[in-house]
Amino acid sequence: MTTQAQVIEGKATPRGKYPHIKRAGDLLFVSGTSSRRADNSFAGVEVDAMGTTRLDIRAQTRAVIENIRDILATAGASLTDVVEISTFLVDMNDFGGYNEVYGEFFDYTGPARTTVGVHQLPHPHLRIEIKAIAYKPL
Ligand SMILES: N/C(=C\C=C\C(=O)O)C(=O)O
Repeated sequence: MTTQAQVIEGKATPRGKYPHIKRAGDLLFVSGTSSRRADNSFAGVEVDAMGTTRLDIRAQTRAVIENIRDILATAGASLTDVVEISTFLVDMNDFGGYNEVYGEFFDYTGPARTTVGVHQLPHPHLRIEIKAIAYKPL
């Protein structure tokens, strides 16, 4: 079986020793992905001069899915190849906004999905992280 791991230039550098994406045979595994940009800023985060923080689940969800789309593209795959999605939310009150944006990208023919609430994600500004598995034979 072919395995190949890739850290992608131009995407947010992994904050641990893992690749953005790993191929195992016909499957592509995308590591847990956030709305973090290559410059380590976050989509869906605004902090004003007073330090007041506004975290936007819709903007974060869109950025996460677009990041996954970009990561898959480096392996010649697209969102239509995704067969499973696992989503981690820090607050289930975000479920509605997340679901709304999710539905812009996927429908009932899309990937199997599991959404769970977690205590924390790897940065206090993150509301959502998603990992994905795609089926893309070589
Ligand atoms: N996948 C992980 C973190 C992702 C963080 C990010 O994309 O900002 C991990 O630590 O396993």
